[in-house]
Amino acid sequence: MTALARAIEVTRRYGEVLALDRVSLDIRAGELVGLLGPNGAGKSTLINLFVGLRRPTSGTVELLGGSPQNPVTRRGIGVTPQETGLPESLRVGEIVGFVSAHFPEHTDKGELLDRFGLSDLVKRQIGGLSGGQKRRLAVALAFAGKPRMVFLDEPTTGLDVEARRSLWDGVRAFHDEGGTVLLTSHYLEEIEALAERVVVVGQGRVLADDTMRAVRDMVGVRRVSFAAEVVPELPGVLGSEREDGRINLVTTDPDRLVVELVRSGAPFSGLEIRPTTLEEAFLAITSKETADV
Ligand SMILES: Nc1ncnc2c1ncn2[C@@H]1O[C@H](COP(=O)(O)OP(=O)(O)OP(=O)(O)O)[C@@H](O)[C@H]1O
Repeated sequence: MTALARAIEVTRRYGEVLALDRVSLDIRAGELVGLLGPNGAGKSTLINLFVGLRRPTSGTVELLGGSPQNPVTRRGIGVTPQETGLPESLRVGEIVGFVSAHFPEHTDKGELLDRFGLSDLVKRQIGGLSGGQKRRLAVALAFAGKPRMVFLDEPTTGLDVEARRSLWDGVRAFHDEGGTVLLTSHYLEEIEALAERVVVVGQGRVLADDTMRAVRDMVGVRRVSFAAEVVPELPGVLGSEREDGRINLVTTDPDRLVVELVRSGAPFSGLEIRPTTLEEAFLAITSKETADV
């Protein structure tokens, strides 16, 4: 399958901040990929590199087989950034016409508005739309130029459940017709509803790149934490680290791990078991730093 967007060993710095650290990623034709990660993980930076808004500090970014800096290449994509500002005095129908006119081919206006639940608002001025309606319009505009690929950065932030579902339907319809999508989200639920492949990013690195099912299984991991000098070999430990005199073990089976810990007879205190966030789970599992436990 052809890669429509490609990052090869891409690093991006903003002064002292290392936003992306040697990221390699291929988005192939027809894929719907979810980019999941906490605030500051580097998701928007990656999207901005793919769509040519920024350049990498090192490494290579390719878009539709060419350079994202080339405006002709960019005609083949649609983008909704995290924040958008649309002219308040234009009507919904007018802005769709205006954006569409920039592309050699465009999606039928009625069909586009219908897809994103905006048909009743065609004559409404943008200034008179609710926040959720504006967001849906901003996302719909990414599809106006019959793109081969769309990039959606946090498309449903601020939307209520119904508006979110309507937007998801629009994205799915595009994908069902063969369109390629890369979207970012903080919400596992959103990625789960749409994407088959999920790329988890944290601290500028790709922590996991797998099917939704595999990532979901990883989310079930727990952190077993206690204070101890030495820890015996224990079963089912996916990752471990030592922090302030405590040992943190990541496992899918905390009950068994605790039973084996007690059985081992090794002294310990302050036992805690808690769920991990997605980022914690992946950072722990992929951490090179296994500490001397
Ligand atoms: N223009 C900039 N100048 C300085 N630092 C920046 C700039 N843009 C991003 N950063 C930093 O780069 C890192 C990655 O930011 P980025 O916006 O890509 O993350 P994100 O995963 O999209 O986060 P969010 O979910 O909050 O949007 C953060 O530490 C951020 O503060």
